[in-house]
Amino acid sequence: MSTMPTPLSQEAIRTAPKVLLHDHLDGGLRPQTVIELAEACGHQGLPTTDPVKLGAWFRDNANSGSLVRYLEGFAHTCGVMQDEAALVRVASEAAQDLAADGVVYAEVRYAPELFTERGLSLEQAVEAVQEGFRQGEAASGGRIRVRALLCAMRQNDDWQRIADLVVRYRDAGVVGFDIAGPEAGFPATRELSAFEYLRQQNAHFTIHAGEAAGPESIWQAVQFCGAERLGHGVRIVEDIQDGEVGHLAAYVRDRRIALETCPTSNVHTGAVASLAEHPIALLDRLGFRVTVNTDNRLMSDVTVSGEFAAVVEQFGFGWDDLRRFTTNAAKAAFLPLDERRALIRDVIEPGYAALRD
Ligand SMILES: O=c1[nH]cnc2c1ncn2[C@@H]1O[C@H](CO)[C@@H](O)[C@H]1O
Ligand SMILES: [Zn+2]
Repeated sequence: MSTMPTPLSQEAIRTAPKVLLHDHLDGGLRPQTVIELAEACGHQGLPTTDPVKLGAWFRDNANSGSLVRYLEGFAHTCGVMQDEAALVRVASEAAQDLAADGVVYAEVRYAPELFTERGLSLEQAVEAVQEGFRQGEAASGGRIRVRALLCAMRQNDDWQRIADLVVRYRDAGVVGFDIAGPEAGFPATRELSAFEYLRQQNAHFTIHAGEAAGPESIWQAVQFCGAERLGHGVRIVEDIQDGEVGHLAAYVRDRRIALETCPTSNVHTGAVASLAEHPIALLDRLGFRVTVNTDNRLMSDVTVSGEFAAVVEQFGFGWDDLRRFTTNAAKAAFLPLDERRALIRDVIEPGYAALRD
């Protein structure tokens, strides 16, 4: 057996097993697929029909410094995701693209209410996406397992209906709930009864918080709603001064509430000023359950291995750090305990044992 260190190239990182907790289905289409689906369904107004230029357009639009502007690009992806065939294709391609990037387990999220503009029911949307994930898993030779999280949009009033769907489809591959969309002005406490219902049903949920709003939003998500994980959560760092951890940050750390950080997206939306100023290394050093995610692979032009490589380059992380982020994600996954243990023992540990600093 070789004891030579494996260089931390993006190509080597791609071969390592990875777990992805925060990835939006409608933020991860292939540019070419957007173009073909727009043509097929008559979606108007794409800025270009050249796939390379379209990819660049999404990235420029995302890199706006504002979450609200960042979210504008989704009109073009949701616009082409309004029939079952499109949803099956997009979900299948997402599973295949993630598998090709070395992701072994992914929770991919989307808001079913955004796919009902042309008459699909919420149930038809969920079932089509599930069908796509199953097809994509099969096409990837079983190298990846994909589960779904259903988002309610913060600015709409469908939270209870989406929470109901999560419970109804819990045995069909839907493992949790989330709220997404504009954080500022739409607090998670707007409809506490949806979260009470989910808790009473023993259902899992994460909440986007600490991205476009500060610790108060995280406090509401954790202490009023009961979030088990935080989408982004990076602004928890505002409750830490000169290494002194405030009561809220201590609670998040002590309860092992996972932070689903998304480094490039966090820069694009202005949640952090630059990658160099991203708090991931500080939070990791302080013992928070940090995970590394994509958020929107199309919008931000990222992959999981690319995000790993970016934080390796910026902060000097090594293989042991990447294994810890991956294990953190596996521990925080909304999977049954036995499946999480098997993922860590049978896939992550042997995968990283072969990769050494
Ligand atoms: O970083 C984010 N913060 C908040 N909302 C987001 C983010 N990325 C995507 N979405 C929103 O989630 C919806 C469902 O997938 C997307 O349509 C988008 O509006
Ligand atoms: Zn997100």
